[in-house]
Amino acid sequence: MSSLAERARELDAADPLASCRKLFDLDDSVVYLDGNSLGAPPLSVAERMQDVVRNQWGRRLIRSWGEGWWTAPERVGDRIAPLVGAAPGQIVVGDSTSANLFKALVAALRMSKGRNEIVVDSATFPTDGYIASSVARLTGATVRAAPLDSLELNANTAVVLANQVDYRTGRAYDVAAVTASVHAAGALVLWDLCHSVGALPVDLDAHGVDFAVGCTYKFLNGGPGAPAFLYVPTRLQASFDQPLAGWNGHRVPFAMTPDFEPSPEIARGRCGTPDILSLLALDAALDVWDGVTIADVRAKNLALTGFFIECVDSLVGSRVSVVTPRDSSRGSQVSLACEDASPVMEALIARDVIGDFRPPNVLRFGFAALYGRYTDALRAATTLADVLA
Ligand SMILES: Cc1ncc(COP(=O)(O)O)c(C=O)c1O
Ligand SMILES: Nc1c(O)cccc1C(=O)C[C@H](N)C(=O)O
Repeated sequence: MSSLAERARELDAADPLASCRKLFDLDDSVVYLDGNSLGAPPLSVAERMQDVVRNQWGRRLIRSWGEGWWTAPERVGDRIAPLVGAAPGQIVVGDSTSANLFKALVAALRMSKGRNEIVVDSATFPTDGYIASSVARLTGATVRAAPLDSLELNANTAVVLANQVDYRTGRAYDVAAVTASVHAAGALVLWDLCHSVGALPVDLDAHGVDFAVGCTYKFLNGGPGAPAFLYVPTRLQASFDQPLAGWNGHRVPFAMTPDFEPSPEIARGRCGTPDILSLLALDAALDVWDGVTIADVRAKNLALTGFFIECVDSLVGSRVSVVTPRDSSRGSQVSLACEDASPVMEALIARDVIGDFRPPNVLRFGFAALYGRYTDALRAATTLADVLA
Protein backbone atom coordinates (compact mmCIF):
# COMPACT_ATOMS: atom_id res chain seq x y z
CA MET A 1 0.00 0.00 0.00
CA SER A 2 2.65 2.50 1.00
CA SER A 3 4.65 1.79 -2.10
CA LEU A 4 1.55 2.44 -4.24
CA ALA A 5 1.02 5.70 -2.34
CA GLU A 6 4.65 6.71 -2.87
CA ARG A 7 4.47 5.83 -6.54
CA ALA A 8 1.23 7.81 -6.96
CA ARG A 9 2.85 10.90 -5.41
CA GLU A 10 5.99 10.48 -7.54
CA LEU A 11 3.97 10.01 -10.72
CA ASP A 12 1.90 13.13 -9.97
CA ALA A 13 5.07 15.10 -9.26
CA ALA A 14 6.63 14.00 -12.57
CA ASP A 15 3.43 14.46 -14.63
CA PRO A 16 4.10 16.90 -17.50
CA LEU A 17 0.35 17.71 -17.69
CA ALA A 18 -0.11 18.27 -13.94
CA SER A 19 -0.29 22.04 -14.34
CA CYS A 20 -3.41 21.73 -16.55
CA ARG A 21 -5.54 20.79 -13.52
CA LYS A 22 -5.51 24.36 -12.21
CA LEU A 23 -7.39 25.41 -15.36
CA PHE A 24 -10.46 23.54 -14.08
CA ASP A 25 -13.01 24.36 -11.40
CA LEU A 26 -12.64 21.16 -9.37
CA ASP A 27 -13.28 20.25 -5.78
CA ASP A 28 -10.10 18.67 -4.43
CA SER A 29 -12.00 16.49 -1.97
CA VAL A 30 -13.82 14.73 -4.81
CA VAL A 31 -12.24 12.09 -7.05
CA TYR A 32 -13.89 12.75 -10.38
CA LEU A 33 -13.70 9.77 -12.73
CA ASP A 34 -16.68 10.48 -14.95
CA GLY A 35 -15.16 12.94 -17.40
CA ASN A 36 -15.94 10.36 -20.09
CA SER A 37 -19.60 11.22 -19.56
CA LEU A 38 -19.52 14.88 -18.47
CA GLY A 39 -16.16 16.66 -18.47
CA ALA A 40 -15.30 19.06 -15.63
CA PRO A 41 -15.75 22.82 -16.18
CA PRO A 42 -12.71 24.80 -17.27
CA LEU A 43 -12.52 28.04 -15.26
CA SER A 44 -12.48 30.06 -18.47
CA VAL A 45 -16.07 29.05 -19.25
CA ALA A 46 -17.84 30.96 -16.46
CA GLU A 47 -15.79 34.07 -17.21
CA ARG A 48 -16.48 33.90 -20.96
CA MET A 49 -20.20 33.26 -20.46
CA GLN A 50 -20.40 36.39 -18.35
CA ASP A 51 -18.99 38.35 -21.31
CA VAL A 52 -21.20 36.57 -23.85
CA VAL A 53 -24.38 37.21 -21.87
CA ARG A 54 -23.65 40.71 -20.50
CA ASN A 55 -21.73 42.21 -23.39
CA GLN A 56 -22.33 40.26 -26.61
CA TRP A 57 -26.01 39.49 -26.05
CA GLY A 58 -26.65 42.33 -23.61
CA ARG A 59 -24.95 45.30 -25.25
CA ARG A 60 -24.42 44.23 -28.85
CA LEU A 61 -27.81 42.50 -29.10
CA ILE A 62 -28.61 41.18 -32.58
CA ARG A 63 -25.46 42.79 -34.01
CA SER A 64 -23.52 39.94 -32.42
CA TRP A 65 -24.67 37.58 -35.17
CA GLY A 66 -22.41 39.50 -37.53
CA GLU A 67 -19.63 39.75 -34.94
CA GLY A 68 -18.71 36.09 -34.66
CA TRP A 69 -21.91 34.26 -33.75
CA TRP A 70 -22.99 33.26 -37.26
CA THR A 71 -19.65 31.67 -38.17
CA ALA A 72 -19.05 30.06 -34.75
CA PRO A 73 -20.03 26.50 -35.87
CA GLU A 74 -17.20 26.40 -38.41
CA ARG A 75 -14.74 28.44 -36.32
CA VAL A 76 -15.15 26.15 -33.30
CA GLY A 77 -14.98 23.17 -35.67
CA ASP A 78 -11.59 24.38 -36.82
CA ARG A 79 -10.46 24.41 -33.17
CA ILE A 80 -11.49 20.77 -32.75
CA ALA A 81 -9.87 19.79 -36.07
CA PRO A 82 -6.25 19.47 -34.84
CA LEU A 83 -7.43 17.21 -32.00
CA VAL A 84 -8.78 14.68 -34.51
CA GLY A 85 -6.18 15.08 -37.25
CA ALA A 86 -8.34 17.11 -39.65
CA ALA A 87 -7.31 20.06 -41.78
CA PRO A 88 -9.44 23.22 -41.39
CA GLY A 89 -12.80 23.56 -43.15
CA GLN A 90 -14.01 20.01 -42.54
CA ILE A 91 -15.75 20.13 -39.16
CA VAL A 92 -18.95 21.88 -38.23
CA VAL A 93 -20.25 22.05 -34.65
CA GLY A 94 -23.94 21.88 -33.86
CA ASP A 95 -26.89 19.66 -32.99
CA SER A 96 -26.46 16.44 -31.02
CA THR A 97 -24.37 13.41 -31.95
CA SER A 98 -27.62 11.57 -32.64
CA ALA A 99 -28.77 14.24 -35.12
CA ASN A 100 -25.37 14.26 -36.83
CA LEU A 101 -25.44 10.46 -37.10
CA PHE A 102 -28.77 10.82 -38.87
CA LYS A 103 -27.39 13.40 -41.32
CA ALA A 104 -24.28 11.36 -42.11
CA LEU A 105 -26.04 7.99 -42.48
CA VAL A 106 -28.65 9.33 -44.89
CA ALA A 107 -25.97 11.23 -46.85
CA ALA A 108 -23.86 8.06 -47.04
CA LEU A 109 -26.80 6.04 -48.41
CA ARG A 110 -27.54 8.76 -50.98
CA MET A 111 -23.90 8.59 -52.11
CA SER A 112 -23.89 4.80 -52.37
CA LYS A 113 -26.27 4.22 -55.24
CA GLY A 114 -27.02 0.52 -55.70
CA ARG A 115 -26.00 -0.38 -52.14
CA ASN A 116 -28.44 -0.22 -49.28
CA GLU A 117 -27.06 -2.02 -46.23
CA ILE A 118 -26.00 -0.19 -43.07
CA VAL A 119 -23.65 -2.19 -40.86
CA VAL A 120 -23.49 -1.07 -37.23
CA ASP A 121 -20.74 -2.05 -34.82
CA SER A 122 -22.49 -4.61 -32.58
CA ALA A 123 -21.09 -3.09 -29.37
CA THR A 124 -22.27 0.39 -30.29
CA PHE A 125 -23.66 2.99 -27.94
CA PRO A 126 -27.45 2.51 -28.27
CA THR A 127 -28.32 5.79 -29.96
CA ASP A 128 -26.24 4.84 -33.03
CA GLY A 129 -28.25 1.65 -33.49
CA TYR A 130 -31.55 3.42 -32.90
CA ILE A 131 -30.75 6.10 -35.48
CA ALA A 132 -29.52 3.51 -38.00
CA SER A 133 -32.78 1.57 -37.64
CA SER A 134 -34.82 4.70 -38.11
CA VAL A 135 -32.78 5.69 -41.18
CA ALA A 136 -33.36 2.21 -42.57
CA ARG A 137 -37.13 2.50 -42.09
CA LEU A 138 -37.11 5.87 -43.77
CA THR A 139 -34.97 4.92 -46.75
CA GLY A 140 -35.71 1.24 -47.31
CA ALA A 141 -32.15 0.26 -46.37
CA THR A 142 -31.40 -2.69 -44.11
CA VAL A 143 -29.37 -2.71 -40.88
CA ARG A 144 -27.04 -5.45 -39.72
CA ALA A 145 -25.02 -5.55 -36.51
CA ALA A 146 -21.49 -6.93 -36.80
CA PRO A 147 -18.44 -6.98 -34.53
CA LEU A 148 -15.67 -4.63 -35.68
CA ASP A 149 -13.19 -7.53 -35.45
CA SER A 150 -14.98 -9.49 -38.19
CA LEU A 151 -17.15 -7.20 -40.27
CA GLU A 152 -17.82 -9.48 -43.28
CA LEU A 153 -19.01 -6.81 -45.68
CA ASN A 154 -20.56 -7.45 -49.09
CA ALA A 155 -21.36 -5.71 -52.36
CA ASN A 156 -24.56 -4.33 -50.85
CA THR A 157 -22.89 -2.65 -47.84
CA ALA A 158 -23.18 1.10 -48.19
CA VAL A 159 -21.84 2.32 -44.87
CA VAL A 160 -20.31 0.99 -41.66
CA LEU A 161 -20.96 2.86 -38.42
CA ALA A 162 -18.15 2.21 -35.94
CA ASN A 163 -17.21 3.48 -32.47
CA GLN A 164 -13.50 4.11 -31.92
CA VAL A 165 -13.88 3.27 -28.23
CA ASP A 166 -16.48 0.88 -26.86
CA TYR A 167 -18.38 2.94 -24.27
CA ARG A 168 -18.96 -0.07 -22.04
CA THR A 169 -15.68 -1.97 -22.07
CA GLY A 170 -13.28 0.84 -22.97
CA ARG A 171 -11.73 -1.18 -25.77
CA ALA A 172 -10.20 0.98 -28.51
CA TYR A 173 -10.26 -0.03 -32.18
CA ASP A 174 -7.75 0.64 -34.92
CA VAL A 175 -9.27 3.41 -37.06
CA ALA A 176 -6.74 2.89 -39.87
CA ALA A 177 -7.31 -0.87 -40.13
CA VAL A 178 -11.11 -0.76 -39.90
CA THR A 179 -11.31 2.14 -42.37
CA ALA A 180 -9.08 0.27 -44.83
CA SER A 181 -11.16 -2.91 -44.60
CA VAL A 182 -14.41 -0.99 -45.15
CA HIS A 183 -12.93 0.79 -48.16
CA ALA A 184 -11.63 -2.51 -49.55
CA ALA A 185 -15.28 -3.63 -49.65
CA GLY A 186 -16.24 -0.48 -51.54
CA ALA A 187 -18.22 0.96 -48.61
CA LEU A 188 -18.04 4.20 -46.63
CA VAL A 189 -17.15 4.46 -42.96
CA LEU A 190 -18.72 6.70 -40.32
CA TRP A 191 -16.81 6.89 -37.03
CA ASP A 192 -18.42 7.81 -33.70
CA LEU A 193 -15.63 9.52 -31.77
CA CYS A 194 -17.59 10.37 -28.60
CA HIS A 195 -15.23 8.40 -26.36
CA SER A 196 -12.01 9.20 -28.19
CA VAL A 197 -12.03 12.89 -29.07
CA GLY A 198 -9.73 14.62 -26.61
CA ALA A 199 -8.35 11.30 -25.38
CA LEU A 200 -6.83 9.33 -28.28
CA PRO A 201 -5.12 10.16 -31.56
CA VAL A 202 -7.63 9.86 -34.39
CA ASP A 203 -5.92 11.11 -37.60
CA LEU A 204 -9.09 11.36 -39.69
CA ASP A 205 -7.44 12.87 -42.78
CA ALA A 206 -4.43 10.54 -42.74
CA HIS A 207 -6.65 7.44 -42.62
CA GLY A 208 -9.02 8.67 -45.35
CA VAL A 209 -12.07 8.51 -43.06
CA ASP A 210 -15.33 9.39 -44.83
CA PHE A 211 -17.42 10.82 -42.00
CA ALA A 212 -17.14 11.24 -38.25
CA VAL A 213 -19.28 12.57 -35.43
CA GLY A 214 -18.54 13.12 -31.79
CA CYS A 215 -19.74 14.84 -28.67
CA THR A 216 -17.99 17.68 -26.92
CA TYR A 217 -19.28 17.32 -23.37
CA LYS A 218 -16.95 14.46 -22.42
CA PHE A 219 -13.19 14.87 -22.88
CA LEU A 220 -13.63 18.30 -24.53
CA ASN A 221 -15.38 19.62 -21.40
CA GLY A 222 -17.91 21.70 -23.36
CA GLY A 223 -20.59 21.41 -20.65
CA PRO A 224 -23.88 19.54 -20.27
CA GLY A 225 -25.56 19.21 -23.66
CA ALA A 226 -22.71 20.96 -25.49
CA PRO A 227 -23.19 20.71 -29.26
CA ALA A 228 -21.70 17.78 -31.16
CA PHE A 229 -19.50 17.91 -34.26
CA LEU A 230 -19.67 16.50 -37.76
CA TYR A 231 -16.62 15.84 -39.96
CA VAL A 232 -16.95 15.62 -43.73
CA PRO A 233 -13.65 15.72 -45.63
CA THR A 234 -13.29 18.28 -48.40
CA ARG A 235 -13.27 15.54 -51.06
CA LEU A 236 -16.83 14.45 -50.08
CA GLN A 237 -18.41 17.80 -49.28
CA ALA A 238 -19.86 18.46 -52.77
CA SER A 239 -21.70 15.13 -52.69
CA PHE A 240 -22.74 15.32 -49.00
CA ASP A 241 -26.51 15.49 -49.46
CA GLN A 242 -27.73 15.53 -45.89
CA PRO A 243 -31.43 15.24 -45.06
CA LEU A 244 -31.83 18.06 -42.50
CA ALA A 245 -31.55 20.72 -45.16
CA GLY A 246 -32.40 23.73 -43.04
CA TRP A 247 -31.70 27.34 -43.89
CA ASN A 248 -28.41 27.45 -41.97
CA GLY A 249 -26.92 25.01 -44.47
CA HIS A 250 -28.03 27.10 -47.45
CA ARG A 251 -25.42 28.64 -49.74
CA VAL A 252 -26.81 32.11 -48.99
CA PRO A 253 -29.08 31.79 -45.96
CA PHE A 254 -30.16 35.42 -45.92
CA ALA A 255 -31.19 35.37 -49.58
CA MET A 256 -34.24 33.53 -48.22
CA THR A 257 -35.04 31.92 -51.54
CA PRO A 258 -37.77 29.27 -51.76
CA ASP A 259 -35.41 26.59 -53.11
CA PHE A 260 -32.67 24.95 -51.09
CA GLU A 261 -29.18 25.30 -52.48
CA PRO A 262 -26.58 23.78 -50.17
CA SER A 263 -23.46 25.62 -49.10
CA PRO A 264 -20.52 24.31 -51.17
CA GLU A 265 -18.55 23.99 -47.91
CA ILE A 266 -18.82 22.21 -44.56
CA ALA A 267 -21.60 24.65 -43.58
CA ARG A 268 -23.95 22.38 -45.55
CA GLY A 269 -23.81 20.14 -42.47
CA ARG A 270 -25.70 22.82 -40.51
CA CYS A 271 -29.47 22.74 -40.04
CA GLY A 272 -31.08 25.48 -37.93
CA THR A 273 -29.89 28.32 -35.74
CA PRO A 274 -26.86 27.31 -33.66
CA ASP A 275 -27.13 27.11 -29.89
CA ILE A 276 -24.81 30.07 -29.36
CA LEU A 277 -24.57 29.99 -25.56
CA SER A 278 -23.49 26.34 -25.52
CA LEU A 279 -21.30 26.78 -28.57
CA LEU A 280 -19.41 29.69 -27.01
CA ALA A 281 -19.09 27.83 -23.72
CA LEU A 282 -17.41 25.06 -25.72
CA ASP A 283 -15.22 27.63 -27.47
CA ALA A 284 -14.00 28.86 -24.08
CA ALA A 285 -13.54 25.29 -22.82
CA LEU A 286 -11.24 24.53 -25.75
CA ASP A 287 -8.72 27.06 -24.41
CA VAL A 288 -7.37 24.36 -22.08
CA TRP A 289 -5.89 22.61 -25.16
CA ASP A 290 -3.56 25.48 -25.98
CA GLY A 291 -0.05 24.03 -25.93
CA VAL A 292 -1.26 20.47 -25.23
CA THR A 293 -0.73 17.66 -27.71
CA ILE A 294 -2.89 14.57 -28.09
CA ALA A 295 0.29 12.51 -27.89
CA ASP A 296 0.95 13.85 -24.36
CA VAL A 297 -2.66 13.22 -23.39
CA ARG A 298 -2.53 9.68 -24.74
CA ALA A 299 0.74 8.90 -22.93
CA LYS A 300 -0.78 10.11 -19.67
CA ASN A 301 -4.11 8.36 -19.98
CA LEU A 302 -2.41 5.04 -20.77
CA ALA A 303 -0.19 5.49 -17.72
CA LEU A 304 -3.08 6.58 -15.46
CA THR A 305 -5.42 3.78 -16.49
CA GLY A 306 -2.52 1.31 -16.24
CA PHE A 307 -1.74 2.52 -12.72
CA PHE A 308 -5.40 2.26 -11.74
CA ILE A 309 -5.56 -1.34 -13.02
CA GLU A 310 -2.44 -2.12 -11.00
CA CYS A 311 -4.03 -0.60 -7.85
CA VAL A 312 -7.24 -2.58 -8.45
CA ASP A 313 -5.29 -5.83 -8.94
CA SER A 314 -3.37 -5.22 -5.77
CA LEU A 315 -6.12 -3.84 -3.49
CA VAL A 316 -9.39 -5.26 -4.82
CA GLY A 317 -8.18 -8.50 -6.40
CA SER A 318 -10.68 -11.06 -7.62
CA ARG A 319 -13.74 -9.24 -6.23
CA VAL A 320 -13.92 -7.52 -9.62
CA SER A 321 -12.68 -8.43 -13.07
CA VAL A 322 -11.06 -5.94 -15.40
CA VAL A 323 -13.10 -5.82 -18.60
CA THR A 324 -10.92 -3.20 -20.31
CA PRO A 325 -7.96 -4.50 -22.33
CA ARG A 326 -4.74 -4.51 -20.35
CA ASP A 327 -2.71 -3.83 -23.46
CA SER A 328 -2.71 -0.46 -25.21
CA SER A 329 -5.93 -1.21 -27.11
CA ARG A 330 -7.94 0.69 -24.54
CA GLY A 331 -9.40 4.16 -24.43
CA SER A 332 -9.23 6.42 -21.41
CA GLN A 333 -11.48 4.47 -19.07
CA VAL A 334 -11.31 1.33 -17.00
CA SER A 335 -14.38 -0.87 -16.71
CA LEU A 336 -14.69 -3.43 -13.96
CA ALA A 337 -17.28 -6.18 -13.93
CA CYS A 338 -18.63 -6.51 -10.43
CA GLU A 339 -21.53 -8.16 -8.66
CA ASP A 340 -24.15 -5.61 -7.52
CA ALA A 341 -22.34 -2.97 -9.55
CA SER A 342 -25.14 -0.41 -9.28
CA PRO A 343 -25.25 -0.21 -5.43
CA VAL A 344 -21.44 -0.46 -5.36
CA MET A 345 -21.20 2.65 -7.54
CA GLU A 346 -23.74 4.41 -5.33
CA ALA A 347 -21.56 3.62 -2.31
CA LEU A 348 -18.47 4.96 -4.10
CA ILE A 349 -20.26 8.17 -5.03
CA ALA A 350 -21.41 8.56 -1.40
CA ARG A 351 -17.68 8.50 -0.54
CA ASP A 352 -16.92 11.19 -3.16
CA VAL A 353 -15.44 8.83 -5.73
CA ILE A 354 -17.49 9.51 -8.84
CA GLY A 355 -17.58 7.01 -11.68
CA ASP A 356 -20.67 5.48 -13.25
CA PHE A 357 -22.59 2.25 -13.63
CA ARG A 358 -23.54 0.71 -16.96
CA PRO A 359 -25.81 -2.31 -17.18
CA PRO A 360 -25.62 -5.14 -16.58
CA ASN A 361 -22.67 -5.18 -14.17
CA VAL A 362 -20.06 -2.62 -15.14
CA LEU A 363 -18.35 0.00 -12.97
CA ARG A 364 -16.85 2.62 -15.29
CA PHE A 365 -13.99 4.89 -14.30
CA GLY A 366 -13.01 7.54 -16.83
CA PHE A 367 -9.61 9.24 -16.64
CA ALA A 368 -9.28 12.73 -18.09
CA ALA A 369 -5.59 13.40 -18.63
CA LEU A 370 -5.90 17.17 -18.20
CA TYR A 371 -7.10 16.94 -14.61
CA GLY A 372 -6.78 13.30 -13.51
CA ARG A 373 -4.19 12.41 -10.87
CA TYR A 374 -2.44 9.18 -9.93
CA THR A 375 -3.36 9.85 -6.28
CA ASP A 376 -7.03 9.95 -7.41
CA ALA A 377 -6.60 6.56 -9.10
CA LEU A 378 -5.21 5.10 -5.90
CA ARG A 379 -7.95 6.66 -3.75
CA ALA A 380 -10.61 5.23 -6.08
CA ALA A 381 -9.14 1.71 -5.83
CA THR A 382 -8.73 2.00 -2.05
CA THR A 383 -12.32 3.20 -1.64
CA LEU A 384 -13.58 0.40 -3.89
CA ALA A 385 -11.72 -2.14 -1.75
CA ASP A 386 -13.38 -0.64 1.39
CA VAL A 387 -16.85 -0.71 -0.19
CA LEU A 388 -16.43 -4.34 -1.24
CA ALA A 389 -14.91 -5.45 2.08
C1 LIG B 1 -20.62 6.65 -28.35
C2 LIG B 1 -21.74 7.64 -28.13
N1 LIG B 1 -22.47 8.03 -29.19
C3 LIG B 1 -23.50 8.89 -29.03
C4 LIG B 1 -23.82 9.42 -27.80
C5 LIG B 1 -25.05 10.28 -27.68
O1 LIG B 1 -24.84 11.55 -28.07
P1 LIG B 1 -26.01 12.66 -28.07
O2 LIG B 1 -26.69 12.57 -26.76
O3 LIG B 1 -25.22 13.94 -28.26
O4 LIG B 1 -26.90 12.43 -29.20
C6 LIG B 1 -23.04 9.07 -26.67
C7 LIG B 1 -23.30 9.60 -25.31
O5 LIG B 1 -24.31 10.01 -24.89
C8 LIG B 1 -22.01 8.14 -26.86
O6 LIG B 1 -21.27 7.75 -25.82
N1 LIG C 1 -25.12 12.39 -22.63
C1 LIG C 1 -25.39 12.01 -21.37
C2 LIG C 1 -26.43 12.65 -20.66
O1 LIG C 1 -27.12 13.63 -21.27
C3 LIG C 1 -26.71 12.27 -19.35
C4 LIG C 1 -25.97 11.28 -18.76
C5 LIG C 1 -24.95 10.63 -19.43
C6 LIG C 1 -24.70 10.99 -20.75
C7 LIG C 1 -23.66 10.30 -21.51
O2 LIG C 1 -22.96 10.95 -22.22
C8 LIG C 1 -23.53 8.86 -21.40
C9 LIG C 1 -22.34 8.39 -22.15
N2 LIG C 1 -22.43 8.65 -23.58
C10 LIG C 1 -21.97 6.94 -21.97
O3 LIG C 1 -20.96 6.53 -22.49
O4 LIG C 1 -22.64 6.20 -21.29
